[in-house]
Amino acid sequence: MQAIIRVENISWQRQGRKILEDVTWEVKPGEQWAILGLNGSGKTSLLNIVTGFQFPSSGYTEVLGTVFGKGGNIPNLRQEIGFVSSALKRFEKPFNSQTAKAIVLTGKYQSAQIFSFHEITAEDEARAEAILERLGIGYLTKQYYRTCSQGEQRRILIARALMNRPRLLILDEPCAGLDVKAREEVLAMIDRLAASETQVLYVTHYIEEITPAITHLLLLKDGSVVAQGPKAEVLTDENLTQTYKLPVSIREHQGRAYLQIEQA
Ligand SMILES: Nc1ncnc2c1ncn2[C@@H]1O[C@H](COP(=O)(O)OP(=O)(O)OP(=O)(O)O)[C@@H](O)[C@H]1O
Repeated sequence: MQAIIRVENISWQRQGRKILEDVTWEVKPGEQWAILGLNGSGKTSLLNIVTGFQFPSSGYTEVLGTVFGKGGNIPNLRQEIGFVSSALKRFEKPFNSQTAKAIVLTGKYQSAQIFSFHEITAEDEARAEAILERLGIGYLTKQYYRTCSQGEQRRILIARALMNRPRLLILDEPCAGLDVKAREEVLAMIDRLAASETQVLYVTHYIEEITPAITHLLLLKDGSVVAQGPKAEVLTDENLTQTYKLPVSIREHQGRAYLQIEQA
């Protein structure tokens, strides 16, 4: 079976510093992964490699059947990946003056807006509306982005990332900066997507954001893998203490894990 992501022994160095060191990791179809690590642990660097924005100094990378550096077409691959990250902040200004539906439509071309040379069919319009409905934000269809709450804006960006029927949806800290209620609304949406047919890769600092539909975890520390595999095996006090460089223990409540800081 073709892997969704396969990286073997990848390392990435910058200015003599190892940012990623000997990372080997495989995501199989149907596995829902989260990557967890502190600031600077290498999460975004790994995503940049997986999406072809950065080439590793060494190692093998294969994503959705595209082998990097072997004539694999990376722009085509990117069309198959939905991406929500802080990089979308650069689109905030043009997004502000568009409705939720118009923003979802921009997902077709992964652009900031629809230009005259873009083709938008009646089917695309219906699809954009259907995605918003399916995600429970149909009420925002005609609402301007700037008037939406931050939680609603994040959910619109996730809807946009689904426009192209991606084979992989990457969510890089999609809850950053949200209050507790907005975060829970975004997480509930992601959990429903991950529990359905959508292949999700979720990146975060916080174990509290690992919802029941996430099945596998990759823990990173200083560019190296602390542990990886099925959630139940990886989510241990010892692994998290290493990952967070702090003595911690895990509490579980209704299928979610919560972090407790222990006295050193
Ligand atoms: N282009 C670059 N040149 C030099 N150093 C870099 C570059 N990109 C990232 N780094 C360094 O690599 C380390 C890992 O950064 P990265 O952004 O991957 O971490 P992260 O886990 O995503 O952090 P955060 O949670 O804060 O987003 C950091 O120390 C960062 O300074």
